[in-house]
Amino acid sequence: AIQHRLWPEVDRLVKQQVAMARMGIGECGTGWQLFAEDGEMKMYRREEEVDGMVVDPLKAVHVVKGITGHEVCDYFFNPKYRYDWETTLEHMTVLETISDDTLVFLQTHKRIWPASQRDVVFWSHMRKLPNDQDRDGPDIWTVVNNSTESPEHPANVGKCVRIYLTVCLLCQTRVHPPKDGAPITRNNVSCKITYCSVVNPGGWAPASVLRAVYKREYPKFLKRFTSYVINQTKNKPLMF
Ligand SMILES: CCCCCc1ccc(-c2ccc(S(=O)(=O)CCO)cc2)cc1[C@H]1C[C@H]1c1ccccn1
Repeated sequence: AIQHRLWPEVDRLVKQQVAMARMGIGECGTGWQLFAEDGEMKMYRREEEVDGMVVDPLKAVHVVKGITGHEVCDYFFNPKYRYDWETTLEHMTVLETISDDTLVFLQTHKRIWPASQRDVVFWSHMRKLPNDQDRDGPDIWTVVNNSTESPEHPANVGKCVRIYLTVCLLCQTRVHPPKDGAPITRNNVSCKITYCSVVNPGGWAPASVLRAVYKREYPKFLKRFTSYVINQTKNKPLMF
């Protein structure tokens, strides 16, 4: 396949982020605090500051019945669905279509008082990975989003403060075949979703405000996104 200008960075980040996402919380180093739990969803964060700014890494693990990893990643990656599930989004543009699995986005997010409004430019890459733990198991799917520069959209020129992020959505499908050899239905599949993110808020914002925003927005985001995928897929054939 022809390589594009971002390919070396994309390939390096994907390998690094997938390796980290596959590690259990115990292996990810110390300091992870469970800060939200709802049924199968568990959200952890580590309190970290860079230049006095809160950049708390977040790691969420969720198991959702009735959907596959390919479906979850497709609804997360594809721009045509984003306004349906990303509630904090004010505007989204695809700046560049690098390939069918690599896009560059510009997003402005709704202002969260008292902080100023934020925008972000990032490349987004979706990839299927072989399931090296369970050779004949379903493939693993991932989407990695990573901030990048855009000469046409320099940071902090307009009203928005530019944020910087690295996000990894890793999805492992599980099939529980029915006893009687019947065909696989949505009742026989589940998806283990691991969502990792590090968001640097760019300009300064009070640590208390940021941590309150993250505590509120991340659980809401993951629950709303997964419910959206369940609703969009329930009457559609399974996509592995
Ligand atoms: C003073 C607040 C400064 C930060 C505001 C802000 C901006 C972007 C983002 C963000 C941008 C992209 C992604 S994604 O996973 O790549 C999906 C594509 O949209 C995810 C989250 C987050 C937040 C923080 C609200 C917090 C928040 C947390 C989950 C959802 C929405 N908002």
